[in-house]
Amino acid sequence: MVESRTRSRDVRALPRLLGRAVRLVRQADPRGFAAAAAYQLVGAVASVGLVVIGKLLLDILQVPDADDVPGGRLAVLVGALALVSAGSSAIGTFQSQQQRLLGERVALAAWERVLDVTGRARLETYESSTFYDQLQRVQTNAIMRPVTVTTGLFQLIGGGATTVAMLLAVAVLAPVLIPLLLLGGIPAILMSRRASRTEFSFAVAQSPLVRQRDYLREILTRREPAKEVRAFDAATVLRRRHDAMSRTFTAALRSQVRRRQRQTAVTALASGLALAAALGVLAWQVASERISIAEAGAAVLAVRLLSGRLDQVFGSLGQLFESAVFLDDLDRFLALGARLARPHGSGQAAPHRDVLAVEKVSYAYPGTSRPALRDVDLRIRPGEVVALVGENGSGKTTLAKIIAGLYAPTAGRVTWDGHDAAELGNDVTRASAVIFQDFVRYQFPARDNIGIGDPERMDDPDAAEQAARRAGAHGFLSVLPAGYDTILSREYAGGRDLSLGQWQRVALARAFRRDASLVILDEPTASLDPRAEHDLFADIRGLLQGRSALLVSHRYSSVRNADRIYVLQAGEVVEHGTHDELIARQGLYAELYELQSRTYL
Ligand SMILES: Nc1ncnc2c1ncn2[C@@H]1O[C@H](COP(=O)(O)OP(=O)(O)OP(=O)(O)O)[C@@H](O)[C@H]1O
Repeated sequence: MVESRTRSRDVRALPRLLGRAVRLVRQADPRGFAAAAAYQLVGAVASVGLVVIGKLLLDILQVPDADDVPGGRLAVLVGALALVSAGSSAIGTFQSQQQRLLGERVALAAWERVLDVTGRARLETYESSTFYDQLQRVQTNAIMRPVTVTTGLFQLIGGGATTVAMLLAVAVLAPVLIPLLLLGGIPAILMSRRASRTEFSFAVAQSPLVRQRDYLREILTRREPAKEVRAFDAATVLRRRHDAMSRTFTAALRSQVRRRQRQTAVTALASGLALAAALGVLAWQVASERISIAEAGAAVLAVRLLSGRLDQVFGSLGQLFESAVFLDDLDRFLALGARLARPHGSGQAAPHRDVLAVEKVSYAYPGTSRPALRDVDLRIRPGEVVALVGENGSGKTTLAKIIAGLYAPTAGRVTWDGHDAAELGNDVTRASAVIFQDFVRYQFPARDNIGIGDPERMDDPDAAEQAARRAGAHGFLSVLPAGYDTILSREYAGGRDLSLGQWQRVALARAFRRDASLVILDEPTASLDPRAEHDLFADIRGLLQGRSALLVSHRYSSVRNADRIYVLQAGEVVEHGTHDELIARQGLYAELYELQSRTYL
C-alpha cells in the first residue's frame, strides 16, 4: 500500500524532475543544450528511417521472380540504407562528445554555486561536522550528478522520441505487440526510485568514513606533514589505518553493488521476457498469415530498436530519479549558503574615528556549553596599541576573531564608532587586517602571498614590495631566484621555501599590505629572532602609521609598551591597564611577567 502510494507520487514527481533537469542543463549552457537535443531528435528520425527503408526493401525482394526486382529502385534503397546507417552512427558519436562537453559545463556551474557557499559562509560554519559531511557528499556526488542528469536527460529525449516513432511503426505493423513491450519496461521504473533511496542512504552513511580516509591520504601525500610523519615513523601505522578504512568502505560498497545488481537483474529479466514474448507473438502472426514476411521483418527491426530504446528510456528515468535525491541534497546545501552567509555591509571599510568597543561580550563555540568568553569589555581608540595576554586557552584568539568580525558574539556586542558590528557585516572585515598564529602559507608567488592581504588590488606591482620592506621581508624575498615572482613552495618547479621566521615576516607584510584601520596580530613574533622582534616592537607605531593595533602575545616584554594591556583568564578580563599599572597591582599580570623575566634573564 505504502509502496504503491510512493510509486504514484514518483510518477507525479516526474514532470517536476524533468523540468528541473532541463533547467539545470539549459542554465549552464543554453546553446549546448539545444545542439544536444537536436542530435537526439535527428537520431530518432534516422531510426524510423531505417525501419521504413527496411520494409520497402523487403517489399521489393518479395517478388516471385528475381528478374522482376526493379534494379534502379533497389540501388537507391540500398544507398539510402547505407547513408542513414552511417549518419545515425556518426550522430551517436557526435552526441556523446557533445554531452561530454555539456556535462563538464553543468558540473562547473554546480561547482561555482558550491564555491559561492563555501566562500561566503561564516567562519563558525567550519566548526560543524555536519557541514563537512554535507560538503563531502556534495563534492563527490552532487557535483557528478548534474553530469548524470545531463546524460539521462538526453538519453530520455532521444530514447523517448525514437520510442514514440517505433511504437507508431509497431502499431501499424503489429499492434498486438505494444502492451507486451510496455509491460517489459515497468519493473525498471518501479525499481529506479528504490535504487535512488538506497544509493543516497549509502552515501550519507559513508560520508564520515570517506572523509577520514581522505584526510589520511592527505597526511600521507602532502609535503607539510611529511617531516613529522617521518620523524615519528608514523607512516606504517597511518597506512594501516587507511587500508582498514578502505577495506570497510569496499565491503560496504560491495554489498551496495550486489543490491544494485540484483535490482538490475530483475529489471533486465522482465524486459527480456517481454521481448521474447513479442517475438513469439510475431512468429505466430506470420505462421497464421495475419501479417506478411516483409511486415514481420520490419516489425522485428522495430521491436529490436524499440526494446533497446525502451531500456534506454527506463534506464535514464532511473538515473534521473536517482540523481534527484542527490540534487535535493545539493539544493539543501546551496540553501544553507543564504543562511550561513555573512552580512554584506555597505561595501565600505568601517570607519574607526572614535572608539571600537567590546561590550559585555560572551561567546560559546557551536556545540559547546562552556563559554570561551564571558562578559568581556574592551576599548580601542584610533592609533592605540592594545594587547591581550593570558594563559593558554584563556580566550585571546577567540576575542581577536570576534573583534575582526569573524565570529558573532553569543551575547553582548562590538561597536565601531557606536555602530553595531552585526549591522556593519563585512565592513568590519574590510577595516581589519588579521594575522593569526597559524597563518596560511599560500603556495603562490611571494608577491601574491603578500598581495592577498588586499585581494582587490593584488596585482599592484609595487605595493607588495613596500609592505615587505615594512615587515623586514624585502631582504630575503628580493634575492629569491625569480624575486617576488618565486612560488613559495618546493612543490612547484623553481619554487623555494622559507624559514618559519621569514614566513612570519611575509605574513606581517600581508597585514601591512591591507589598508585597514585596525591591525590584529595574534602571536606576531613567536618565530622571530630577538633582533627582528625588538625591531618590530621598537617601531610598531611607526610601522602601523597611525593605525590601531590589537596584539596577542605571550611575550610580556613585547607588549609592555602597549597603551593598554587586557589580561584574560578562563574567558574573563581579570585586569587591564598599562604595564606599570598592572605591575603595581601585583595581580596575575605581575605574576606572569615576573615568571617570564626570571626564566629568560
Ligand atoms: N574551534 C573551537 N571549538 C570549540 N572550542 C574552541 C575552539 N577554539 C578554541 N576553543 C576553546 O575556547 C577556549 C579559548 O581558546 P582560544 O584559542 O581563544 O585561547 P587562547 O587564549 O588564544 O589560547 P593560546 O594561548 O593557547 O593560543 C579554549 O578553552 C579552547 O579550547
